[in-house]
Amino acid sequence: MTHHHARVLTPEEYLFTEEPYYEPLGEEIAVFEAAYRNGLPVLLKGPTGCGKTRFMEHMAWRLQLPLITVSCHDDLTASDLVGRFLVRGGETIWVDGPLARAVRNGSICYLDEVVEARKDTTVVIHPLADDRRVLPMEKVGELLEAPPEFCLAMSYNPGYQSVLKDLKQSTRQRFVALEFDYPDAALEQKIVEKESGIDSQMARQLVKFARMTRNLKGQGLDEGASTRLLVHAAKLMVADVSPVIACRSAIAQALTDDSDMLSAVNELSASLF
Ligand SMILES: Nc1ncnc2c1ncn2[C@@H]1O[C@H](COP(=O)(O)OP(=O)(O)OP(=O)(O)O)[C@@H](O)[C@H]1O
Repeated sequence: MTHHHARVLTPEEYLFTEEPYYEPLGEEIAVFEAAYRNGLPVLLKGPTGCGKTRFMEHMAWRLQLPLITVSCHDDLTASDLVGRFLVRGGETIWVDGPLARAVRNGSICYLDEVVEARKDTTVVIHPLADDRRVLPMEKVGELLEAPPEFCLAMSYNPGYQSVLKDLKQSTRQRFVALEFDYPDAALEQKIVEKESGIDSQMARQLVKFARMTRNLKGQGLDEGASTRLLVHAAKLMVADVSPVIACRSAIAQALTDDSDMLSAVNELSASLF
């Protein structure tokens, strides 16, 4: 196994003691550090499975800050982030949400897929995401001031945007934006090898396959195979699953339910393996 770091469990806080493996795509590490030193929040833009979460884990390790990840969904309310009163043993107590905890402790709060969250959640982010750096906790009548260590980051997949689910200008214009995409072929091959332990020949073929599926984007596929899916297929292959079956299970079936698209994608992998 090449996994030498723990995965962040929502919304648990995690301090990385070992370096999470991350291959930079460009200047994102330096830009993130500069934004962090200036108290500026960061927006990670890019398709699914291209390394955004891994980048955050790596930055948390670099800055030696605990990371709190919140996977946003359409039921996520402001209270889920800020906190709420709970009754425990007949007593009413206040329990901080993950965002309040991150602000109090000076951690990184990473809001994954933030467009999925309800509109009222973005309202609580705004005062934290500009130079006030405060979290209004209306229910307890408290205004939490963020210490310099606190860092706000969120991710966003521009490919899925629609009129209903798009970041408001007033939100996005508060963030330093970093663009992520699938790495070039040589780098992606290296990542697949490191993450799975597969040999370079097979890794090269997998990357070729991924790039073929990415060309089908918009022609029946919503999205091509991500780096994540290549790593999955490679892990199956290392565990002695045949390449064609590995590609079918880890990649083709993960991409689509459409039977015509499935046979097209399976034909591509059969031509390579
Ligand atoms: N630059 C990279 N360095 C190291 N590993 C990477 C890199 N990019 C992708 N990976 C691999 O791809 C997997 C998926 O990446 P990650 O979980 O960071 O995706 P993501 O962009 O956060 O996706 P989502 O938006 O769906 O959450 C990682 O677990 C890792 O194995």
